[in-house]
Amino acid sequence: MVGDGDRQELTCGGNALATKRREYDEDDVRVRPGRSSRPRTRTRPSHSDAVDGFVIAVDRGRYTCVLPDAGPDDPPVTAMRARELGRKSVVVGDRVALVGDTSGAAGALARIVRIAERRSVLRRTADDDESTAEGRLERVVVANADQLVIVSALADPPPRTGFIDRCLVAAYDAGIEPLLCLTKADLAGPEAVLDYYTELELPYVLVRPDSDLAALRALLAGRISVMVGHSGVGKSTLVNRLVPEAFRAVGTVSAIGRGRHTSTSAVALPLPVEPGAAPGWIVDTPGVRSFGLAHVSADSLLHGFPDLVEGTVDCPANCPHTPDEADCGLDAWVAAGKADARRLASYRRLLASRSGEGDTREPERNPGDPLAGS
Ligand SMILES: Nc1nc2c(ncn2[C@@H]2O[C@H](COP(=O)(O)OP(=O)(O)OP(=O)(O)O)[C@@H](O)[C@H]2O)c(=O)[nH]1
Ligand SMILES: [Zn+2]
Repeated sequence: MVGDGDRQELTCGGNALATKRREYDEDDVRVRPGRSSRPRTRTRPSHSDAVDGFVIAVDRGRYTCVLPDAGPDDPPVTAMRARELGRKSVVVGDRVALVGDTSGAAGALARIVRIAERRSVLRRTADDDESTAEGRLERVVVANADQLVIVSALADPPPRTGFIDRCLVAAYDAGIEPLLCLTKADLAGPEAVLDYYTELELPYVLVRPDSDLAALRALLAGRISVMVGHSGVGKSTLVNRLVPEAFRAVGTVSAIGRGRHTSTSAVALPLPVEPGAAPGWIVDTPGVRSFGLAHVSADSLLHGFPDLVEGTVDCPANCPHTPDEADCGLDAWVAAGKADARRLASYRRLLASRSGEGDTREPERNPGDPLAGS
């Protein structure tokens, strides 16, 4: 209990403090060293001289950044994190403030002192990562991406809608737009894949060896696009066609060129700027085999399946939407022809994989995919 005496003392103390502060100001005017100068040295430098940078690669605590006006021939800036960043991670796509030596000269090292607020965050749970003690670690793959380009071949290897569905969930969860990029259209038609996604109005482009890529370039212009795809789908072929050699050097030399393919989860490559168009970036993800979704809730997972969302309105509260939940509304929704049974099966497969029942390293084929097996 605080008595009147105590309260008086408190008020008294407050007044004393206020008086002291006023004296402080006068001290400042008289520039008296000692006590009054101490708070100033504790004040963090505001880094008003900092320059903007865009993180294009991350490797062993070194961040490769480009400055806004840099041309393809300008060397990138290598930076480290400043201590004041604390535990905040810096990832490819981050817009940062740089101080120190931002010349890009050999051996020069700048410091990242601020990270701008992220427009979007693409995450994955690294549940396929045996190198971590935790086994499952949520990782930010890319910051500030606008678009997830899901690269899938129409044949050789056959399309895997399970993988595409997983990517769609990751995109919706990150709040970025998906774009389906169907390669090897010279080998097979897109009908089966497009039929599976009829309800989604999913934007897509078809790519053949002789395509001029104009439609794809238009969709990439002025945006940060992350490319994901299984091995062999033609992702490297596509990136090489979109990004000329000279533009590729920057990120590749700093990150991939050191022969550490698997440890590098992402690298941003600049797209050539068409006359009158805004610049854009492709983020290649050589080390990302799939998107572990353990960090995504069952409800968020459903947002990757907009054709199923309405089917859950009659579900009991906290319905897990699993096949053994007798009252789940999704079975009736599909039985009534409102959605494709393959979509529900795919959703439930992803639900199961989240709780560790699935193996993300297995090719994620859904029944109905070519060569899907039984
Ligand atoms: N028929 C056909 N073949 C293609 C096309 N695009 C790429 N390929 C071939 O498919 C094979 C795999 O292409 P890559 O670009 O290496 O595939 P990737 O997805 O980068 O695979 P990784 O390098 O293993 O990640 C190569 O032999 C390419 O020449 C295409 O549009 N049509
Ligand atoms: Zn349900």
